[in-house]
Amino acid sequence: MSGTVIEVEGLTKRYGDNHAVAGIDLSVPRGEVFSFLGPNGAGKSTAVEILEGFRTRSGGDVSVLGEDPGRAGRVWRSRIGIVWQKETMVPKMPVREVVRHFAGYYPRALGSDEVLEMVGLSEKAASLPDALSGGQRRRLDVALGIVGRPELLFLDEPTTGFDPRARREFWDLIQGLARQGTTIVLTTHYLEEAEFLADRVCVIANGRIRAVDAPGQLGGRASAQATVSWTEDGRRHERRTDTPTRLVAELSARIPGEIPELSVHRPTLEDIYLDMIQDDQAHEEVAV
Ligand SMILES: Nc1ncnc2c1ncn2[C@@H]1O[C@H](COP(=O)(O)OP(=O)(O)OP(=O)(O)O)[C@@H](O)[C@H]1O
Repeated sequence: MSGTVIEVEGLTKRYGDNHAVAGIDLSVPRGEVFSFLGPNGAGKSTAVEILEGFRTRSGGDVSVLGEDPGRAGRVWRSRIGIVWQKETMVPKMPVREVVRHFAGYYPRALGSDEVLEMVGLSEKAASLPDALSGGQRRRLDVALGIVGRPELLFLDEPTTGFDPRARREFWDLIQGLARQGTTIVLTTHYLEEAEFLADRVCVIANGRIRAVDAPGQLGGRASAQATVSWTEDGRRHERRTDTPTRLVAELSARIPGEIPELSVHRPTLEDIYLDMIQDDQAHEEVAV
């Protein structure tokens, strides 16, 4: 199935005088990995919880899987998977039973052993949730998010506490789900996670969208100047240029052998993101 999974127009949410979401428009096609980035308090969770149907909105139009999340029923909910920022409350029973218990809520759930295998928890199938490490507990949350074969999966800071190998395995799992057509909305503070997983990232600050683009294109990143640095005649040199290849060729012609301490640096997603957030904060301060 193709089409648009999430359509948002003019979404707002106020808490008293606080405009937590101040008018956002979004469109997420089926099968996309879409990531929200933004500083603490930017409005990400508020926006996502409105999409999930767990928070009311103050204004705007929202359609998720063809329905208004504020009014959708159980069948709609069974098509959605959620990994919350906080630990999912689970009964005190072995991990395999916990997964089986949650599977019972969905019409076409995966088998519990299959899910545990997918999240790398097979060895802990007989353990109680309390006996899992922080990262393993988080994997159980992920298992509960995907057990219903969701068409749309929300992941709110899913890899907090994962060791580097577990994080990489989790990324592979998410890529696999996306390849099979699952649409994924990821909220993360790990920029390398967004860069690895997301087709598009959406930077939110102060309740407004600052930019939406592919991670490699965000904020003109692809065409941003490179910084070339090297050591010559015992001194460190640094130059910003649109044509780093030409500069390196010139250096190579001038300096015999390897160019000492040569590096070519283009802005990372983090560089671009931090600039964007800083700009935004500066604007807010001027506006106040
Ligand atoms: N239930 C609530 N009542 C009042 N204000 C709230 C409530 N929930 C959130 N807010 C406020 O709305 C704003 C946005 O909060 P939100 O939780 O959406 O941010 P966030 O981008 O998800 O932050 P984080 O990265 O810290 O999770 C903040 O100013 C927050 O204090």
